[in-house]
Amino acid sequence: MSLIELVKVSKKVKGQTLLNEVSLTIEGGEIAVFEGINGSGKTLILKAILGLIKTTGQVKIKGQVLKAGEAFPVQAGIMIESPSVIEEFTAKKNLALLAKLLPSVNDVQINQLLTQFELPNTGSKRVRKFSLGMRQKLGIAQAMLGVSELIILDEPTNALDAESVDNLVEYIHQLNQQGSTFLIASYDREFVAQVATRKFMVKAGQVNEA
Ligand SMILES: Nc1ncnc2c1ncn2[C@@H]1O[C@H](COP(=O)(O)OP(=O)(O)OP(=O)(O)O)[C@@H](O)[C@H]1O
Repeated sequence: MSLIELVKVSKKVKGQTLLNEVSLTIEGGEIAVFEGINGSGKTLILKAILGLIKTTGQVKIKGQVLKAGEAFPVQAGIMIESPSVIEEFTAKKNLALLAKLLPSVNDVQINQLLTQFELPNTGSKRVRKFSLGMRQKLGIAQAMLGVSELIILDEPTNALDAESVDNLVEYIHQLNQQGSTFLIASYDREFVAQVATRKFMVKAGQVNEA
């Protein structure tokens, strides 16, 4: 059974078709990337898969039709649009707070993530004083905390320097080997070439496998 199945998923707003009968399947273990220009519908597809927007058609997770108001059926780590962080906390405190909501996350994993994303040297600095790239790394670390079955990253390389992108690529592969399936929206071709096991082209709300 596929981890994710979309059957003719459409989204219309005020007569405008934003997603147009999107049908696709994604198996567990894949690193599926949605590519496409700005405004093509990449973020909307991620939101539709998570049940964060109302759509027509069906979204199935492990064969179970996603219904409004019901809990998402698998543990998912999510970074969509700007990272949600508490500005007055440090990077470590933000991760520790989130860890309380997840099963079996310990200090070791938090420290490993801080090191992987070069955040330990932010020490006692509060997030409100972080640069754009530092915020982005914290958002990614939050999504990767707990090694969720599904990890969703929207434009993860935004604001990252080349070395940080390399670290991200390495960590995505590491977690994928530990069993995480990734859904990623990105227009960064170099990054996509390094991570994607499947590619989907998004164009004006339509999705085709590339
Ligand atoms: N709530 C909404 N109401 C009306 N239009 C919307 C809404 N959300 C998104 N859109 C429109 O849907 C289209 C697709 O948006 P989406 O955010 O999915 O693009 P994207 O491919 O992720 O773009 P980017 O690369 O810029 O992040 C855009 O034209 C956007 O303006």
